[in-house]
Amino acid sequence: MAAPLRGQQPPAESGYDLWLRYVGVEDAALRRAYASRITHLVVQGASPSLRAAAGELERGIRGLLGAGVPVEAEVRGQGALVVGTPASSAIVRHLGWGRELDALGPEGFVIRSTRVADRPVTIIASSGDAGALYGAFHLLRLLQTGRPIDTLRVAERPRLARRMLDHWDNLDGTIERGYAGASIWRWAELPARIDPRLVDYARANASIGINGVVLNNVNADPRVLRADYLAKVAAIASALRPYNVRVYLSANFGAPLPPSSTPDAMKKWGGIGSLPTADPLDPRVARWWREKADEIYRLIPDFGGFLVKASSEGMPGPQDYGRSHVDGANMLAAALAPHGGVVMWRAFVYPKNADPDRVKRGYKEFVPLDGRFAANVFVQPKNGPLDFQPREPFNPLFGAMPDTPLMPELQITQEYLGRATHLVYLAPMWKEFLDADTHARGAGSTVARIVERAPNGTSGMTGIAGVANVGADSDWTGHHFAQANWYAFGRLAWDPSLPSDAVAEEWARMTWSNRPRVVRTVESMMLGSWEAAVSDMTPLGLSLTVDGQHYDPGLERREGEYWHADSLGIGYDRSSRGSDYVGQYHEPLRRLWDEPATTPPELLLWFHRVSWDFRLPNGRTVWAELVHRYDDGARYGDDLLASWRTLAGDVDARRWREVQDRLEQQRAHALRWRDASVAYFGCRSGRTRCGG
Ligand SMILES: CO[C@H]1[C@H](O)[C@@H](O)[C@H](O)O[C@@H]1C(=O)O
Repeated sequence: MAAPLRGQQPPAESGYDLWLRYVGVEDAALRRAYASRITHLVVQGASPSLRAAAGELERGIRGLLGAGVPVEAEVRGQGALVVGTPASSAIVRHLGWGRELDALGPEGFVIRSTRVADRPVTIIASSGDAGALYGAFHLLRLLQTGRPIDTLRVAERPRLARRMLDHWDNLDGTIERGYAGASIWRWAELPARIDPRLVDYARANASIGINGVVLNNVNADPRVLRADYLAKVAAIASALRPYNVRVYLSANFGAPLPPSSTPDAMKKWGGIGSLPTADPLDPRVARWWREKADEIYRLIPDFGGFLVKASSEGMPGPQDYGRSHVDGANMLAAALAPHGGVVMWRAFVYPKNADPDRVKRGYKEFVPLDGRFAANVFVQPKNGPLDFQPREPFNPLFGAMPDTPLMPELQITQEYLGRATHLVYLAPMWKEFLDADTHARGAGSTVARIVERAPNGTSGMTGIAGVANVGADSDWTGHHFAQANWYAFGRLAWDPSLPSDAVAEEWARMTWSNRPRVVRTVESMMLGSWEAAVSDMTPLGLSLTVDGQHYDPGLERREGEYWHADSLGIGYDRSSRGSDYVGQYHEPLRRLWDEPATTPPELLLWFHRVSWDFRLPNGRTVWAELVHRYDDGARYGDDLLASWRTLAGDVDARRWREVQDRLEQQRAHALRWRDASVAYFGCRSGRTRCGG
């Protein structure tokens, strides 16, 4: 939102502190209650993660309670806050919770009010240092959100093992689909100088449980794998490591090839090697990758692995050599396996020859490969079959590859959702996806359940990824409310069953205020915002209504390709009478979504081409409903502004004004979307005059 910070102390009102603001607890009684429960800190153990936990608790408590608490080696009197693992702490060891902690795993933790030597204490314990760190952030969240801490009995463990943020950052500091300034990595200064900001980035991730980041764009510049860049990557890894965040890289499949002349050509045809081929079945190629992996792990022993966009949108891949995705992924997997690394192989492929209907192609390419990938390969489908549209049905690959670990890819950056201009809270969209019932093994086979359970023989292979919305702007995400999407992604990656309103409430309290009026208002602004955006841009299951920049309306651009609108009707026939995309779903979805009458109105035009007079369950015709939704969506802009105005005195002036500015832009932009869309469809349908 503002100019990038260059190492100076960020102003308190810049939004730099994200949800880790730690402002003083306003309610005096509550503050006293907290202060009596936390009189001193006892962190036993000196690992980097435990030190990070101690540092964060000190900082947080100082801010929240208005005064620091001493750090002691032992429990002294009442109110100790003890942090540790059975290995690091005699106190924790003597509690005898070992078996329970083991069951929660090294990232899980308990927080408990108990007694030690007859003194009331609060214990944060885990079987691993990372879990202790997560426990510290959890306790801080309880304080930040005004929860009682007198009788705590918390036990948490992440439902998914790899909780990933994927950056689409380029080596020149630009970010593909990034709307919050330049890349925070500052490649040019590395490895000599590591921006202190990276520690704050790591803290933010640790506070929500994110434990892996892909540093670079999937449209990968192969040079990131060169020795000079690997030294930079190692420097970043060292800054993130204490916070239990591992680094991963996007690998260009053509990396073993010789360099080519221009940066753009470099991505598509160039490499950093000297081999005449990148054919995955050529032993020289396999050896090249093995040696590359060995080199990486010498520098970064906990390197996570490779994310790969191959044979997709012009990127090189195994299909260039007549090989399959399995051949490509397994070759890389073999190079990483000795070191414990994984491959995340994207399923975002849509070769024209696979099918005339683009949304069918990923499934057709990947389903036949189920069960043939190596045990350390994830296949990574986007949440929907098309491309991060405001709303899509869940990608039918979920539920169709039972023998392959699937790691969904969500998009946190708002490529198709108003960039950093629009307030759109994405948790409800992700929940719709995670809670969607695929019926793969009968009712209740939700996407979340499929993703949470690693297939036989691939133990521990679970995860989820979100394309980051982080940049070097002082508020990180270009819109104060876009921080909520980073936050919500992390929380849902930790526990996909969390409700979106609970996550919004937490975030509102931590980021803005615990005053009930603020919490209520902020939460309600967030909760309706995604449906409003869908109504305003892609109502009733439309898709790709955008211009080439994916921001303004561009209806004429894709007409005919993703939906059809003429005097007879509107939509894309993907029923069994049309492209039969619906056949990629399990029963009963296949049957229900095959008929307009039993398709949810939200997806009607995705699956069907219907007449303008087709009646929806609410009695309106499609034409009337479209106009209604466009109008509703656009009006949300007014509601947001009206709500925000009521908070003028409750929120610091700078953040209030910056949000206000954005909301005004959003409102104007939403009206433009409505007017352009209604005029366009009015003309196509013959309902209104064209060009008027
Ligand atoms: C990284 O490239 C992106 C591209 O910018 C974007 O418009 C689209 O969403 O998908 C591609 C992908 O996901 O690979």
